[in-house]
Amino acid sequence: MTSQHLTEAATSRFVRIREGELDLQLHYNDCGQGERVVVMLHGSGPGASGWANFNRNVAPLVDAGFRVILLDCPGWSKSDSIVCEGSRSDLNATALKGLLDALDIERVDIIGNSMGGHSAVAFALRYPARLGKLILMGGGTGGASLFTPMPTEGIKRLQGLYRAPTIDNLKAMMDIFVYDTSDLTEELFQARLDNMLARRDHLENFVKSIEANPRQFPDFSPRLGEITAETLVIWGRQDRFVPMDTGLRLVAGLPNAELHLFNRCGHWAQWEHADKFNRMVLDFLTH
Ligand SMILES: O=C(O)/C=C/C(=O)/C=C/C=C(\O)C(=O)O
Repeated sequence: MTSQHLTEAATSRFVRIREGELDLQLHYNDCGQGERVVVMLHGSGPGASGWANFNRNVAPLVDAGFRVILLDCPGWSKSDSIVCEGSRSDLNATALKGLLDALDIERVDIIGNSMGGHSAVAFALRYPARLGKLILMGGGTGGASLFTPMPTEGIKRLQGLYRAPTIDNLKAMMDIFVYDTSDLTEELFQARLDNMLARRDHLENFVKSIEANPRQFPDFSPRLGEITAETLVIWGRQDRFVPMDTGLRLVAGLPNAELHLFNRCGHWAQWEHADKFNRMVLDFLTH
């Protein structure tokens, strides 16, 4: 498959996983046929999915010969819904392990966005032999910020949107999601709203989850030194969801990490600065 044939519908797949306490149907997109596999893990916003988060980033990797798998985490998009009362980062890591076993894939590189970054770090700690390189973007660990009161304004708007999924609340969240809002079209808002409203069970279960455990994403700082994978940390300087000093904490703790900070960039570096982001990712993965 070349990138010409990359549509959501053409790459859409389902799989049943039974892993640990999880017995779930998961949805994923399977793109390209390379031997080397890159998994992309999306963020935790309402209506997020692998395809919604990474649609600007798949084609360059497929054209460079990678197989790219976009996992919809449990509780998002077309995957089964779930209430998570413990660590959602670990739950997603377990789901990814189940997916890789079901697809008979031994080792992957992971690109994680926000919650996807937290989940990628959980995967690195639990299944180090299954991981090649790690790219963490706007996420990687929970925990406090030195400079920004928690929850951040972005997370407050995100949780408000889960509780009241209206177009106005969606626009209020997206307004501080990116640095430059001029690229946010009515079409994008509508697609995101449709995704959200298609799965009210996901919205309700997310709210139940944060009521049961407000700290869905644990602080992995004390364990970062155990991760030997080569890691590229990418952050938006104006990220109003997960503040950039989280990125500094990551590079302080991860022994093989480097950091790139995009200026004029919010929480979605892979989308706002897609061309440069894609070049950096390819360079990092191939050298
Ligand atoms: O609370 C956290 O640390 C993580 C928050 C997120 O994962 C937010 C992500 C939002 C998106 O990436 C989205 O596409 O909605």
